[in-house]
Amino acid sequence: MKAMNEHENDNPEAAWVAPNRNQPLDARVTIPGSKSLSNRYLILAALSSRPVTIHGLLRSRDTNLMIDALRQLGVHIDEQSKESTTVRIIPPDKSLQPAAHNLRFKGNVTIFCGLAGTVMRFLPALALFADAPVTFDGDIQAYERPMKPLLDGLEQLGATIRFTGQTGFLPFTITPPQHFAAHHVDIDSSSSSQFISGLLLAASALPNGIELHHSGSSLPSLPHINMSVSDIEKAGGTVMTNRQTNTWTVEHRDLCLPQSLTVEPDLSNAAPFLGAALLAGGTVSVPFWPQTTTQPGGLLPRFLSRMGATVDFPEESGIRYCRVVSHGDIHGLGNFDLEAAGELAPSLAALLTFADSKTTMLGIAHLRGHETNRLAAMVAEIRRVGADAEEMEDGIIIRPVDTRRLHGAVIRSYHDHRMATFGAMLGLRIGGIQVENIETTRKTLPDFVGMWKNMLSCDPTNALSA
Ligand SMILES: O=C(O)C1=C[C@@H](OP(=O)(O)O)[C@@H](O)[C@H](O)C1
Ligand SMILES: C=C(OP(=O)(O)O)C(=O)O
Repeated sequence: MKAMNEHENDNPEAAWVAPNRNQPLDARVTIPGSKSLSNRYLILAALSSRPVTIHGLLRSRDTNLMIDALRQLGVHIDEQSKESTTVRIIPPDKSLQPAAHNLRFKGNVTIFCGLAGTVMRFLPALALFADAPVTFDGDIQAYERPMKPLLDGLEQLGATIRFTGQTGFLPFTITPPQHFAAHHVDIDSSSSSQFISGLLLAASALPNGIELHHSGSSLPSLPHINMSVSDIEKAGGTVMTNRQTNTWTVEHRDLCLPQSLTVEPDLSNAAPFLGAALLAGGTVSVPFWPQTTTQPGGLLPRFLSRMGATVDFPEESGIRYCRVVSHGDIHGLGNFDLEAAGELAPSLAALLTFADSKTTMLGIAHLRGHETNRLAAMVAEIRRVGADAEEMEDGIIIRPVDTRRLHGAVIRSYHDHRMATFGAMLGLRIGGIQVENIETTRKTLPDFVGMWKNMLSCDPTNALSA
């Protein structure tokens, strides 16, 4: 069994010294492609009936794991190099398979998911169309991430699941169904939207499609489910959403993504950089900011302006920027419902640690099942620097403290890319911050340290003219 954290290094001596900043920024930061869009396009390309070229693909641990996994399942992927952001996906030719079986992927393989939610929750449904059982494994820390609702859904479709560790968690083996049992599936997706996305993304290939019902009391990250729906439709699929009954109906279709498509920048990964303008003061701009987006990071400009920043979207040479300007004042957000965009929580928490009033972040209980228990992690690390936070059932409270109480510390990153960037953000305002295992940022950013350094170098050629 392969279970390891290949980028992890817990040696505190190797902690990264986070740069402190006492003069305003004036920087332009190009953000690599969206993790969520990249991994959805890869899945949908693998299910398409002709080759697809993806431009601007994120190349980071999570997307490389997806590429490796698809190759194991028999998908051909052409790339110039391991870093290349343009890749061509040649799906298996399903016309060579017996139509009745709808088999297209190679089984008898072990897929390694790392700590990537989009890999461990999107790929299992492809095992329905494999010619033999498929085993899923991941980092030891991934063994704690919820999986059961997705696997319940696959069982309802006729698959058999055998757990080799703890029931309901990685690692497990999926044996594809002899025939597809039903098209009504009922799951509780309140611990992650990715269970619904994972089933929807594969559902067009099911002979009868799917009628997927969510029976839980809450549903996090709705924009990510809408992103899945929109991307399936981009590939020619048909999804009917009924929010009243929490039901998604997907019809059987041969999917076909456009032959060429480009991934938007990762707007959630823009948060530490745009947030830096509020921490250090000054201006930070991110190019290629989309006019409309399905990414929950599209909410970020609104959140930053509620905190007191000035945000606009200037265009230069046909490129649209998100520009954030701040004098360094940060306002608290009071009762702040973040259910739709929980992945922004660590970056927003880093900013709100310095706010002038209290924030109660709500609707984020499911963050306990993210890369780490993020509620506990955020509270522990905010307290570690002398600030004040408290964990609640459904979120966290961050209260203002006298800034003279804040002090340096080694921030723990818990193998969580967003806790590592959270630490870097604290370091801009508090002297003496170090971040343990900064390399964990490679989960979704290939070179966070280099990007952070460049932003702080404030090279005027970097700056967007006002
Ligand atoms: O579908 C996706 O691409 C994602 C969905 C969300 O998961 P949860 O619903 O588990 O929060 C989000 O936090 C994650 O970063 C990416
Ligand atoms: C929750 C996250 O990731 P994952 O896709 O692994 O769930 C995240 O990136 O904040």
